[in-house]
Amino acid sequence: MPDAGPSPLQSRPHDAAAAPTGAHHRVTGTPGHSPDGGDPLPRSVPEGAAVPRQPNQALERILRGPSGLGTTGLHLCRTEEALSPPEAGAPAEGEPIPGLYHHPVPQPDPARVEEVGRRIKAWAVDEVQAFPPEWEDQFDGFSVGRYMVACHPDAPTVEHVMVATRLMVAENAVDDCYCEDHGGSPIGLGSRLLLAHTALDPLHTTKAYEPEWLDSLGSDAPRRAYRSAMEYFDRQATSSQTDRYRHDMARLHLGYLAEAAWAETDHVPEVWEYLAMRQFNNFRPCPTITDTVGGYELPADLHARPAMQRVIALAGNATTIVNDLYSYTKELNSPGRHLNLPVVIADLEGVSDRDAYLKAIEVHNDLMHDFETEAAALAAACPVPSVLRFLKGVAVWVDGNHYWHQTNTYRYSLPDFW
Ligand SMILES: CC(C)=CCC/C(C)=C(\C)COP(=O)(O)OP(=O)(O)O
Ligand SMILES: [Mg+2]
Repeated sequence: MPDAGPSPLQSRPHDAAAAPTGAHHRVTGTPGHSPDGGDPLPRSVPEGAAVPRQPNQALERILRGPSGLGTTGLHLCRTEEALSPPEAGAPAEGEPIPGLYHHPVPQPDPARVEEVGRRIKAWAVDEVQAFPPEWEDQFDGFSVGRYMVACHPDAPTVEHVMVATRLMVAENAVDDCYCEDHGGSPIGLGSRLLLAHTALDPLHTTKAYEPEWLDSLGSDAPRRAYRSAMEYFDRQATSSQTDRYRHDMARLHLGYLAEAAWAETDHVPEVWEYLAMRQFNNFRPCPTITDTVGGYELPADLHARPAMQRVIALAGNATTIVNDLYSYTKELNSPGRHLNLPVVIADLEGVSDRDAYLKAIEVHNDLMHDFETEAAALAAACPVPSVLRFLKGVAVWVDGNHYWHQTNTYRYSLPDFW
């Protein structure tokens, strides 16, 4: 398999481009490579922008990565601050939401983006038949290669990025085909999700019933995609990372079910209830595989610590409210009422659509600040290299997720509120 480009992140000779062989490649703890091996980009705060909080020392450490013998590979590019100027008028296409607290990311390596894009299309079409030909434009417009390369700049090989990319496509196939506007419906969703979940968390049953279950895993695109993506993930991950992922996916499915239950009766939850649902119907399963994709492991006992769980939840919530904000117009234009944070705030708090949207930006910004504060505190309290690298990986995922939403003008456009 030719590997594209001269980037230091490119695949090594052993990079497994082909389908898994059955051999288990476990993580080794080897640090990945930095995109540039250097310090974060210089600070750039546009004139007139709100002055950001000063990161404290521990946070700076997360942003820069740990120091000391053997840690140079843990450095990732992360700009420390940039807020778009709210007074600049309506943002142009592809610009960030004015006033949204975020960190710009360096352009993802184009050669790697292209190679991931090529491999993921081959997987989606040839291995799992993830979408019919008429959805090809939407698949391409999703730009999943750009998304995942931006979110995982420390992945040591293209194949490590592919582990995340297949899961991302599979997760979206389930959301689109079971829950949303590609044939989805709240009716019967519980049954569909549970059966699809067995592609991630296998059924252990008697010999008599097993063949029917195995057949079911090939019976629709979401299950084919889940099953295959999980097989690849399992080959790269340790047992506890696989278990972590299954748990996060169960959380996700629980969130889908609450959203569906409200949709069935056209119920608008309280704002805090909406936020609780969105903590589960959430990007969380994506940043929490950052160590597997980076080729190392955050040990299970460190992952399970309450402080780490809080950091992960805050990061997941911030990334998901980013989606609510960037997908606001798409969801307004979709059939039926699609709940997102601005819609719920407008409905429940009796404010204009614009004020509700601006309030949702504030909620997002508070979540981001809390995430960064808690991550800094945890880094200071537990300066173990795998913890520091994981916190940094989650932070970089948050930034890459924002970048993808901001720049995916095929999928998203901003409301006319400025
Ligand atoms: C990739 C992944 C784990 C997704 C799970 C939940 C999900 C689909 C989102 C957080 C995105 O939200 P939404 O369904 O509103 O997506 P779009 O706005 O349609 O892009
Ligand atoms: Mg959305």
